Amino acid sequence: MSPGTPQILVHQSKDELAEAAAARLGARVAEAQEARGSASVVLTGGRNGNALLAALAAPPVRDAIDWSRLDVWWGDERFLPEGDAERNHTQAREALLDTVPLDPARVHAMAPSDGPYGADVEAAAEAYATELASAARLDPAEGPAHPLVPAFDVLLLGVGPDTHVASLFPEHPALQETERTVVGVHGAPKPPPTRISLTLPAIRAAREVWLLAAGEDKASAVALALTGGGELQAPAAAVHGRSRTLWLLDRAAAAQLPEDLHPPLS
Ligand SMILES: O=C1O[C@H](COP(=O)(O)O)[C@@H](O)[C@H](O)[C@H]1O
Repeated sequence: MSPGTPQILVHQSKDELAEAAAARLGARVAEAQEARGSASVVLTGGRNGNALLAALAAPPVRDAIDWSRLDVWWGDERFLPEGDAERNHTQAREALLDTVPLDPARVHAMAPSDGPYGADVEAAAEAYATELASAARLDPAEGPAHPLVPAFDVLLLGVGPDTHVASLFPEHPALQETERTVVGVHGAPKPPPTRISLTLPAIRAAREVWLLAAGEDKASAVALALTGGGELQAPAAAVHGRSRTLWLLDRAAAAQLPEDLHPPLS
């Protein structure tokens, strides 16, 4: 199976999805730490991403991870003031980050709109690109990676009802970026309109990309992305990992998949 070929797992409910994804992520992080000394994970915002983080905060998964050797990055951020309840960073802190012994130097938040770059979202995006580049290490044994992006172990993505991933929305210019690794997003159709997002080339540098979707409002997006939706029309169809692309769904989100794509319940 080529790494870009999506693997699909369907769980009974959104809670089971969150718990299974958290257990899987804990195992993957532990394996990476064992193999390479440390691990890196890219977080997503949104309901399923936050449910996964809350599940990670509970034992036994929480205790299986060496939090001091984990780098945490974000796939996108809503460009709002520090501490705003709608910031993905604020929500991740509440769900998990403030409850585990992470090394603060390894928590790589995107800048808020009242941070060092003020309201200049382009400058904030560029600063994040610089931070990514300074953490990038090319390992020749690993095959093609991106020279300006760390080889993330797992990059998590929620899938919006319109098929957006990170802050890459259908038909939006940010989706067509081929050079930069991080961009400022203007005029997003989902509030807030100003955001920061990893681009497709940065997302595709991850070893594993996991897409999370639960609920019936995601069913048509999931079906479109997995049954030949074009990359511009369906951003979720455009992402893949270098070694694995995994779709983690609940039954409701998988409901419109054709039978041949619908695996037995996990
Ligand atoms: O705004 C965002 O939404 C998406 C999807 O969120 P969901 O609540 O519909 O699952 C999320 O992946 C993204 O990180 C976030 O900024």
